[in-house]
Amino acid sequence: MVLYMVGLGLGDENDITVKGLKIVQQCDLVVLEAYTSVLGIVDKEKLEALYGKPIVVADRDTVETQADEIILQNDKNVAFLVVGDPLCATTHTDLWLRARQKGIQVEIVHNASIMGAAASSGLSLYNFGQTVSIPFFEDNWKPTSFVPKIEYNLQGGMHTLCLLDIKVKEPDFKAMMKGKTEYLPPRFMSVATAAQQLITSQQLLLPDNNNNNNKTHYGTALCVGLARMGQPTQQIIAGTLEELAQIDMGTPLHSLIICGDVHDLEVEVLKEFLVEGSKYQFPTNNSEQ
Ligand SMILES: C[S@@+](CC[C@H](N)C(=O)[O-])C[C@H]1O[C@@H](n2cnc3c(N)ncnc32)[C@H](O)[C@@H]1O
Repeated sequence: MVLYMVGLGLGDENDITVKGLKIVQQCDLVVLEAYTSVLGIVDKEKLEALYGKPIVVADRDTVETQADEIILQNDKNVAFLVVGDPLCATTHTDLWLRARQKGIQVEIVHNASIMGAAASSGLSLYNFGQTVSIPFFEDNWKPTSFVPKIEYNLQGGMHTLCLLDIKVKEPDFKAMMKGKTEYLPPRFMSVATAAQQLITSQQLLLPDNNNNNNKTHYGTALCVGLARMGQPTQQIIAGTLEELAQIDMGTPLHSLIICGDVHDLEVEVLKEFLVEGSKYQFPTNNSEQ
């Protein structure tokens, strides 16, 4: 039997590939992973109508602790649906490994990912460095481990794609103290929050950010906010971190790019997305690609 990891793409239910749809329709069990992304404008019912069969929605707990009973079944063909691409910017390699260890054949059906959609900004995918994740800051917890990675990318002239935190099924500790099991409403980090957290991180970690070596300090870099990529309401806005921290880019999901060295062609496209009245000045003498 086979575990099919099927990418759903970034748009709506129609973004599944023909190959993916045919596989889903012949599978015995269809599981939708619902914690690393949200599918743009589609809901479970629409998917069920399209596939003609019921879907089991799996949260992080199901995938991480109950996969053996629910997903990794030796006697069934299972379609594990992932928004975007099943192996891009997600932790599903672990599921792939566990299936292989149980002797289950795994097949991947790729689809569009935020990692490719980032190119809609005009920035060449060839010029990106390590991708980072930015977690929500809490009152007493402000992790900044993404900062050295951004700085490393910048030193090499590379752009950084920042994926922004998603919190679903977050335990409500106040309710827990009263003996109740309740969850907080889902939270999706916006470009504005990410930009603000990056500014805060710089203040926390880079006290010398007034020196002249701007190349290694992302505070002066051009940044690009991406919202709902692949969907009809997709938005791309470029500006400084301070400018993006003031802009509401609407409903989730959002990502942020910190630009490294920008080449002539990239500049021409980025200018199209620059927020009106931006203080950002493009370099006048761009190097060759
Ligand atoms: C763990 S990654 C999952 C990526 C997904 N498997 C893919 O291949 O695109 C989730 C993060 O990607 C980003 N993201 C996913 N879809 C997006 C979209 N349509 N527009 C903007 N950002 C998106 C968000 O930052 C989100 O928190």
